[in-house]
Amino acid sequence: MTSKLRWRRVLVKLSGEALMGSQDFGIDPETVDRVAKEIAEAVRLGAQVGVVVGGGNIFRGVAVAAKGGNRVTGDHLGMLATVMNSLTLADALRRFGVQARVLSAVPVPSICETFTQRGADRYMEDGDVIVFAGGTGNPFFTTDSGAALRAAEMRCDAFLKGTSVDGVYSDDPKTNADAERYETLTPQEVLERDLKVMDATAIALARDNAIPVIVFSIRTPGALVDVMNGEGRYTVIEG
Ligand SMILES: Nc1ncnc2c1ncn2[C@@H]1O[C@H](COP(=O)(O)OP(=O)(O)O)[C@@H](O)[C@H]1O
Ligand SMILES: O=c1ccn([C@@H]2O[C@H](COP(=O)(O)OP(=O)(O)O)[C@@H](O)[C@H]2O)c(=O)[nH]1
Repeated sequence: MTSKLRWRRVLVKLSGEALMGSQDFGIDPETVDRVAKEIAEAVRLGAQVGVVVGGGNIFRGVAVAAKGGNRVTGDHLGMLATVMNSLTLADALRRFGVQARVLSAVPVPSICETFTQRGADRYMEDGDVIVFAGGTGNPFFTTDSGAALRAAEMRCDAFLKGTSVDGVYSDDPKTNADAERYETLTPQEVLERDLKVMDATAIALARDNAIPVIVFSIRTPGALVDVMNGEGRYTVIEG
């Protein structure tokens, strides 16, 4: 059953914080299960799904640099954090009957496969869910940029950014209660207005490859499947 789906092949980006649930750090198993169940439902509806998970619930390179530490080492740790989150999510997906594979941009061959575009494409055609770990594999990048890169490489129809807010606002809604929410924006508007929901590299990559970015709250139960069906609450960045 694929008729209702708005997009067939999608890249779902989950911030590391999305896996924390109500905790201050790390991984909340109940939250991971809920998210995995929603991804499994999207697969049952006929979607081909790639997932990129962040690592901010465990480690961020900039936090190391801010304390005078080595940024590159900090980013290496951040990328390893994304591997931990990816392994956890893939296990949960398997529990919900999905064939999930972790492909890492940072080679850790005794733990998971290393990413290659051709290998990932084959798996996705088979209907497997790919969890892309390790971001871009390079320091000074983010997992949002890694997600935009994978979305382009995998020729995804949309980049679904599941975060803790329900769209893009005129300012950070967590710190400005008067911020106004947008239904649609162009990538140029996001860049010109310096809207900080995603980094500029990620927005520019999605724009240059004509991939729409959908920002929605992964904290809202059922939101992912709603978005896949073109329903629910989200901001579309395209044009
Ligand atoms: N203009 C904006 N619209 C929406 N969210 C924004 C905006 N500016 C900043 N943000 C913040 O960006 C965050 C989303 O980024 P994300 O990468 O998912 O989270 P994090 O980096 O905290 O893991 C939201 O939690 C929100 O607080
Ligand atoms: O291509 C990448 C992706 C991630 N990171 C590191 O991994 C951390 C976690 O990723 P991110 O902050 O994007 O996670 P999220 O905010 O989505 O949880 C970052 O802070 C960086 O230190 C990196 O160095 N290169």
